[in-house]
Amino acid sequence: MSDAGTNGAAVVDDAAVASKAQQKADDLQRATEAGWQKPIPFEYEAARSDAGPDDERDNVQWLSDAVVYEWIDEYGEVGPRDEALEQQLYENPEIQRRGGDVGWKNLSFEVLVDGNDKILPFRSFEDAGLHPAILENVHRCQYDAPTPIQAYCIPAVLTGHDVIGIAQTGSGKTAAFLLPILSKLMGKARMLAAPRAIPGGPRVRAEPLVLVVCPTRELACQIFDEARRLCYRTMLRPCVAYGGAPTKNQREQLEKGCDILVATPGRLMDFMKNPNLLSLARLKFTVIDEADELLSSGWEEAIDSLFGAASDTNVDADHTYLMFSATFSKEARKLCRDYMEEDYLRIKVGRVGSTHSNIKQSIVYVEDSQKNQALFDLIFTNGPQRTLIFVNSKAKCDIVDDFLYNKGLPSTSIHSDRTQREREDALRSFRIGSCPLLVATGVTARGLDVANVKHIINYDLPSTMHGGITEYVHRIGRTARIGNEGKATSFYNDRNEDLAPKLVKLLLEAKQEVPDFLEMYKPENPDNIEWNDGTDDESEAGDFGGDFGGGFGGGGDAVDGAGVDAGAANAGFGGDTGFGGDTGFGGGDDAGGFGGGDDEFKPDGQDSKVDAW
Ligand SMILES: Nc1ncnc2c1ncn2[C@@H]1O[C@H](COP(=O)(O)OP(=O)(O)OP(=O)(O)O)[C@@H](O)[C@H]1O
Repeated sequence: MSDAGTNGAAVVDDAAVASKAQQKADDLQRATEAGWQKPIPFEYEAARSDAGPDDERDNVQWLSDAVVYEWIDEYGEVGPRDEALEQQLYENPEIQRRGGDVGWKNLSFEVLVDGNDKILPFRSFEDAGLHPAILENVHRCQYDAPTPIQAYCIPAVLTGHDVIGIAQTGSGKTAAFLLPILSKLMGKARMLAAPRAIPGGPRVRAEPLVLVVCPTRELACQIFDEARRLCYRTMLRPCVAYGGAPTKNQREQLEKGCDILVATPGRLMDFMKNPNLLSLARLKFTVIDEADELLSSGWEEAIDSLFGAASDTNVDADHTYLMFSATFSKEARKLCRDYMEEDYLRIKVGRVGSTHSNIKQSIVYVEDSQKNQALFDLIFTNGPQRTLIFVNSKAKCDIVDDFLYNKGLPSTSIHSDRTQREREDALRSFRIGSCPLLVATGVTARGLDVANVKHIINYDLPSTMHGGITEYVHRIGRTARIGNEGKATSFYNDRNEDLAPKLVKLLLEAKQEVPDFLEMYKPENPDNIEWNDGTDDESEAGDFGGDFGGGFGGGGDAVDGAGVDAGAANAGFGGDTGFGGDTGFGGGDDAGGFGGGDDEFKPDGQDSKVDAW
């Protein structure tokens, strides 16, 4: 190559670099003028080098190190206030799980309770029979009124029932199980719990009374945060164990004593292998959150061994099992049958009418090659707001994050190939708003509860091979939580045809607009949609059936007044959908189960009722 040629190329290169730099500066200015804060470069190297070898103590603050109320024996039943901790637990935007006036009371819900015993729901936390210290913590969280799942689940657990709780995303299921459990343990914990470590004294073995298992690390931390808030000023000490973070930090927490252990299955199994560290022999309550996901994603064996003969888990009759999800699959049903007492209660909350429209769903046609531009335009049209963008692969997650970042927008991203430090940092930036745009894969985002997520964008719609409509429901459920409003926009093209029929049904059911390009998928009679909910085809149960049953309730009208008896079940849930008197949960045999159709086993005297909320 001649000198002239080399110089010519250099000139062209320089010009290209200059033009790129100018474009970047223009983009940044445009974003700033539109009100977005400056993007913050993420220190990936620093984040990586922070994480030391797995079994060494890491001085970086991990979510598992979050401070809990430190109890000493002299305190009696309720400890003194700690104002600094109160600030952290109830005012810190990183926790931000704030209730407030969520407007549940103005919404109509169908609630179905299935089981041998009647449950009287309560309408205010003051009437729930909660221990005063726990009630005070409810007030500190600013939970003014119970959500429907809480109204039914709390009395059910307080009266000693095993419970399967099914309620839509963002409906307060965590507090629905934590509140009655903690309340029941108050006063008894001293007698039931293992001896505590004395500050500076020898370490103890963790012997929790409560175990909460959930599928993702982020969810485990969220539940742990809720437990920290609800255990404030009590002797009940929560801990969390999850993969990706150094075991040493988590072990040290356990060795201080643990009453409530929130864990992901992998790390839990690791810790269970060390009987000097952890014993489940004192367990009184086991909660499986997001039960269907946990069981459909290869953890069945782990769960089996957790409760099987190999473990020292307390299997006496005084052990209460609670299972929760917004969706329920065949595998989850099997687990229920294996572990639950015969008199378990199944509590299912469906949503009617206006609740659906809390999420404004739009589907727009965008070819793959146009998606970046469409995303950029959409983000600008909507202006600065907390937005969660879903893609279908980890590589795409990085690419879209880079694209937004290079366009001067404050974005970050999360997926399962990131280190746990990176995941925690990304989520923290999203929560506190320094990076209000989060690009995520579906897996990492299940159960995420971040306040004020205004917009969900499905850059990629989930394929039917990977979660399908179930995943769609969970994704859009990250907005409009606990009675708030939100928006979901999905990019659709011919590659998503497999999802189209169910998507259209869902849109119709939720009274959302069906775009012209999806008209052909409309069912013949849109006013009387038939939901193939797995009633007669169990293979479907984890997909749309689970969703519809869990997320959106049946197709009937709301029933006014409480305590409608078994025969009325169809009024709310429809014989073919969800949990009507003719369908529903199978108590005993393999053919039964949720949506068990004709094979349903229904014990004599079973009482089903559908209440309007
Ligand atoms: N009674 C209440 N009043 C107001 N806010 C509440 C109440 N109960 C819970 N919340 C808040 O509602 C939010 C959603 O609760 P939670 O995460 O438990 O929902 P979820 O049903 O488990 O959702 P998902 O199925 O998506 O995991 C949390 O921020 C929580 O603090």
